[in-house]
Amino acid sequence: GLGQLGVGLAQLLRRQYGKDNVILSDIKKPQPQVANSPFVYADVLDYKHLREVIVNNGITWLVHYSALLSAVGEANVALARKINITLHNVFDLSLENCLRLFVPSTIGAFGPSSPRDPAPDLCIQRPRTIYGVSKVHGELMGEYLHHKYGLDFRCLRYPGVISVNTTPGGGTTYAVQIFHDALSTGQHECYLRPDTRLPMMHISDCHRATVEFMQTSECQLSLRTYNIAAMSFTPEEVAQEIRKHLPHLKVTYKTDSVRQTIDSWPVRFDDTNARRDWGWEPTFGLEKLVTDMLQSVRIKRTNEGLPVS
Ligand SMILES: NC(=O)C1=CN([C@@H]2O[C@H](COP(=O)(O)OP(=O)(O)OC[C@H]3O[C@@H](n4cnc5c(N)ncnc54)[C@H](O)[C@@H]3O)[C@@H](O)[C@H]2O)C=CC1
Ligand SMILES: CC(=O)[C@H](N)C(=O)O
Repeated sequence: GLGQLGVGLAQLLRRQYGKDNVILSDIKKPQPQVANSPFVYADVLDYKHLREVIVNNGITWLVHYSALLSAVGEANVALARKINITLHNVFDLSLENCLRLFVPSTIGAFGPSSPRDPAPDLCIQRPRTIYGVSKVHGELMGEYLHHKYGLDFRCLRYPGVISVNTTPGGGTTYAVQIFHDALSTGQHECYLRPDTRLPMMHISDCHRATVEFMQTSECQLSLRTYNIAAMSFTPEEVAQEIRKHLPHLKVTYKTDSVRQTIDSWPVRFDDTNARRDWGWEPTFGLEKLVTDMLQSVRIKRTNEGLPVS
């Protein structure tokens, strides 16, 4: 829970359900701002200890965020396979303890043979990264256990998520780093080609979608795995939008062959089913995202004593 997405989701859930009713867990030490709220050490590979945490704390909902993301996973396939597929622990414990279970998937769960513009919820999925393969495995296992044993499994396929916190794990993180570079050196070296179009989402839309989806009554769900969309852009387009605020921004392109394999990810998501079944609607488009990110990154860098131009 201490990665890019977990802390913010816990904050949103705590506002609705009370601070003590949401427990964050991870294998690393919590940041100071998290340290005053419930936190437990939990390694998802340790079945017995996970069971102890669930039983001792009367857990009812499990949000399973731990994973190795695309680029980090590709750099360490054995570890990605271990962490991302040991999701079985979480499935078994959810069934054993009648938990409801949310596990995110990703645009990376699609591959070169999938329809890309747009990618529907149900289509061919033959991803070519260990990250994508493990996420498809999670989607299918969760749906299987739902149909066979009634597990309340829920899964959203997130686009690349944009927030002030940069995480090194993903193929889409250029779209976070570019804001920091624009506000510091004014120069960004992008590891993707300028025309690589990908679905993206502001973190607040991602958190809100997750909570709204978790709160939807089961009878409204026609699927267990839904695409959610907000916007799609290329590195060149986001740079152009940033230049409306910071005209001096220079972007150079040095393609990284591993990350550029995300060429096979969808260009756009079709999220018609999420909109119809549980009322999903994004609030951030590219223009609003860029304005918000420049403001938030400026505040963060200033507070941390980092250079801001
Ligand atoms: N950030 C994004 O753009 C997207 C994220 N997602 C999914 O959302 C979820 C959360 O993503 P992020 O927060 O961005 O990931 P992240 O890489 O920032 O955080 C993952 C967390 O998992 C923890 N972890 C690693 N091994 C562990 C273990 N053995 N036991 C317990 N915790 C362990 C790490 O310490 C880290 O804090 C992931 O499942 C990811 O696939 C899906 C699509 C987009
Ligand atoms: C889209 C994702 O799942 C993530 N941001 C990544 O690039 O790996």
